[in-house]
Amino acid sequence: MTDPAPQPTYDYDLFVIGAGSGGVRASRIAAGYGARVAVAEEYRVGGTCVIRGCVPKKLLVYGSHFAEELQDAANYGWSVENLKFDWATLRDAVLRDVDRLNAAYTNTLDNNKVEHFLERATIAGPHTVKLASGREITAKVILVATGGWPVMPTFEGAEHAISSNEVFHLEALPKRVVISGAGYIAMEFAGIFNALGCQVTVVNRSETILRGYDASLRDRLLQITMARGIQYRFNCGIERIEKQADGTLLTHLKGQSDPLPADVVLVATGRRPKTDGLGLENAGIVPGSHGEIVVNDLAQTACPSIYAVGDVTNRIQLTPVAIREGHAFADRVFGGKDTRVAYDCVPSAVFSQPPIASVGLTEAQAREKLGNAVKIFTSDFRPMKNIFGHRPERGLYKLVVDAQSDKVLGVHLIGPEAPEVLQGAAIAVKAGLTKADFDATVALHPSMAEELVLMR
Ligand SMILES: Cc1cc2nc3c(=O)[nH]c(=O)nc-3n(C[C@H](O)[C@H](O)[C@H](O)COP(=O)(O)OP(=O)(O)OC[C@H]3O[C@@H](n4cnc5c(N)ncnc54)[C@H](O)[C@@H]3O)c2cc1C
Ligand SMILES: NC(=O)c1ccc[n+]([C@@H]2O[C@H](COP(=O)([O-])OP(=O)(O)OC[C@H]3O[C@@H](n4cnc5c(N)ncnc54)[C@H](O)[C@@H]3O)[C@@H](O)[C@H]2O)c1
Repeated sequence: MTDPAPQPTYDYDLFVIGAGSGGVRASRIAAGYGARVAVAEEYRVGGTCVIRGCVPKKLLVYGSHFAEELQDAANYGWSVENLKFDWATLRDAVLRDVDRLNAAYTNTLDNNKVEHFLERATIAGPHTVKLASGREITAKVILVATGGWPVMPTFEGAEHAISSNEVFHLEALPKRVVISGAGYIAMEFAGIFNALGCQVTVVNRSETILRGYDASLRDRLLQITMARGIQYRFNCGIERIEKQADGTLLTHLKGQSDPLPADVVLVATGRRPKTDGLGLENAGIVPGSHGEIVVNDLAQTACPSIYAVGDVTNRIQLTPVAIREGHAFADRVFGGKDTRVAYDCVPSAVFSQPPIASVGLTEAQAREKLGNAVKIFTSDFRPMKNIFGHRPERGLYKLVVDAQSDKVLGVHLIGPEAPEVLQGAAIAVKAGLTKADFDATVALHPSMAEELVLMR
């Protein structure tokens, strides 16, 4: 009898590159199953969402929203005098909260006995990572969860523009902001700066804002934000940015003779998977055309010992998706469970002012799929809050229903607190409930959410 071949020994069972939403979740769940886990993070534990994404952004949305609340306060009998806004106070409070969360995420790793290296890591081979310090570490499995990075333009003077990475650290509140792009980040920061009293111009290459959302909601947002004073330059792009002697910027637009003066130019034209210089070639992994890591249903790359989750795979760039992918990976590879991520019915929201929230098929998508067998129900209403606040702005709720099965295929909302209203409705769509189920539900009055069950 011959001795069995010796099993290779590795420093860790799992080495995760990137301690963001997906990486932290995968690390702690795998460690919970008894795996020996280490993670490398080149910037700050917590990743984009916590450090320079969802969380600080939402706090700025809250902070800027006080402008509207304080304006309305007089109608409710409050006299609020000597109103002042101080950007530095809000900015620093937000950054302190980011520090708190950074510490909380680091504690989570410690409490789960996940070793962390605060340095950049690259792939040196199918089972080997190399830290910036030069140390090489081996692992049975490597998980790439390096997220994405803002795409920055290359026109003359582009170095004077900032991305969402820098926007949380501005020295002072700009008087005039030019925003390039009309996607999530552009529309959220247009809302924040507009509410804080800045003059905002959105420059977009097409006439479409928030591509992918239901057209009626996009139109409503455009209408409301224009009435609130946000200006749009459509079908054009930035040609160059010229820095003036006084430090301000002149934004020259392609084909337009009137450059836009600005104190800040924010570029928000999408994010690219962060794979540059990652050493994928050392494991035989060829990135996709957008730099993404291509994975199969099990999050496995072309190299069987290397997996990838989250934004680096360029599927749905949302925190809850990255978290689910990280969790499912750990369940499958270290927990013996065949957990899968369902990509249908992923709810999403744009924290514009007013916000948009959506789940399932838009009207256009449903018509493309089902032709005429689609029923649309809408409620175009003026929220009580807006009537009392003398605001003409109207909310719009839309249900997209399969005319044959009566199933609600999509729910699309714009109006105050729309994201809070949507999450519950997303459960109904995911569960395959019908319009009759919505109708059979008694309204909760008075609320905006009751419109969901009152559309006939
Ligand atoms: C301004 C903004 C607002 C957003 N708002 C929302 C929102 O409201 N809701 C929502 O769901 N999503 C939002 N997102 C998207 C969300 O932040 C991402 O989808 C999510 O963070 C992706 O998680 P991830 O784990 O894939 O990557 P990340 O969270 O980006 O984590 C990747 C980590 O890897 C690190 N890293 C990269 N390369 C290396 C390397 N070679 N070595 C070591 N470490 C490395 C990075 O520093 C980072 O910490 C927002 C994004 C932005 C930019
Ligand atoms: N509330 C949220 O959930 C939230 C908030 C912010 C960001 N995010 C995530 O982060 C991702 C990145 O956000 P984003 O706003 O940067 O991207 P986006 O994809 O939402 O929008 C990109 C915008 O830039 C424009 N654009 C793209 N390429 C261009 C080019 N070469 N020149 C000029 N314009 C161009 C597009 O037309 C679009 O208007 C989003 O896709 C989203 O998944 C989510």
